Formats: sequence, structure tokens, C-alpha cells
Amino acid sequence: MSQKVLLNEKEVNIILHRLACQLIEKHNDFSNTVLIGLQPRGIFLANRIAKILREDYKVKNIQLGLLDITFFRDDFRRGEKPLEANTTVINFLVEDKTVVFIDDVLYTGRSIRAALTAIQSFGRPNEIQLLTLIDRRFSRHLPIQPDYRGRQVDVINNEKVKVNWKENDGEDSVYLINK
Ligand SMILES: O=P(O)(O)OC[C@H]1O[C@H](OP(=O)(O)OP(=O)(O)O)[C@H](O)[C@@H]1O
Ligand SMILES: O=c1cc[nH]c(=O)[nH]1
Repeated sequence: MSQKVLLNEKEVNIILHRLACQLIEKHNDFSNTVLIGLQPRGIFLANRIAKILREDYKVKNIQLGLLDITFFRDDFRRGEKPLEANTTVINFLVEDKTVVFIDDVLYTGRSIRAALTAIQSFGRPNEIQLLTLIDRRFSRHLPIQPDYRGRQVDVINNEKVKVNWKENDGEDSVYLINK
């Protein structure tokens, strides 16, 4: 196995601030917008973006939820092991709101497709947008694209992008792993 650094801590930090600023440009004071981090790994990115918005840009109305998509995936019956769901926490209404899904990597688009189904149980948003740190180019199985992207990368099929977060993995970084 070999691995190559795609983004280091400083680069991740710059991108997170840019993404936060792009959100502010589009969503003003966030009175009509909610953020939803996708379980399991999108929640680290979602927490970071929310923290930057609150602490660095003094946005007061940030509503952040966590959405589990385990049983909404199109492959959920195909695994050999019993599935373990993660927590969903959405303590606000999504009805008529602009929902911004946040995930670390966009690859085939199947996780986002599952999230689009899962969120329906909570109401009917006015609009749903997608923010992703890494957009794997040319690898979509579904017509799903990000509205906000940190970095677009070309990755061949036997390679994987791994996003690390200080609070979970010991460092902020993005690696390209060749298995
Ligand atoms: O666009 P997709 O093809 O759905 O891939 C993107 C998803 O993959 C990763 O999750 P995870 O590692 O749980 O999924 P994986 O096992 O499919 O890599 C990542 O956190 C995204 O949620
Ligand atoms: O490269 C990839 C593809 C899907 N999910 C990841 O986390 N990385």
C-alpha cells in the first residue's frame, strides 16, 4: 500500500474557511438554512464548518443536524454482516428550509442519493444543496454534483481518498491511498 498527501493541515484549514465564506455569501444570516452532516464521516466536516461560521464569522443562527443513511442505501441488504446504524439528530424543522448536506467525499453519489431519501422523513425542504471537501471527478454513478467543493481530484478506481480529522484521526489531512 502506498499513500500520497493530497492536502495538509494548512491547506485543509484554508479550504474550510473558503467553504464557510461561500456559504455566507449564499445564505446570509442562515435564518432559512440548516446544515446536515452525513454520518459517519461527514459530521467532522459539518462540525468544523459550523464552528468556523459561529466563532470566526459570528453567524448566530447556525442549525446543525446529523443524518444517518445506513438503511437508505441501495446496497444495504447486500452485505454479509448485520448493519449498525449511526445516530440521527435533527432538532429543528426542515420544512421549507434550504438544507445543506455536508459530506467529506463525493464519489459515486450513492450516499447522497440515500440522504435525499432519508431526509424526506423529516419534511419537505424548499431546496437541498451539497457541500463536499473532496469531489472525485469522473466517478459518478448518478447525476449528483456538489454546490460547494473543497478540491476536485482525479482518482483511479483502485485508489481511495481518506480524509483525516484531528479530533478523530489525530491530524487534519487528506491522503490518496493506493491499495
Ligand atoms: O459517493 P459515494 O460513492 O457514496 O462515496 C462517498 C462516501 O464514501 C465515504 O463513506 P464510507 O467510507 O462510509 O463509504 P465507502 O465504504 O463506500 O467508502 C464518504 O464518507 C462518503 O460518505
Ligand atoms: O475515495 C473514496 C471513495 C469513497 N469514499 C471515500 O471516503 N473515499
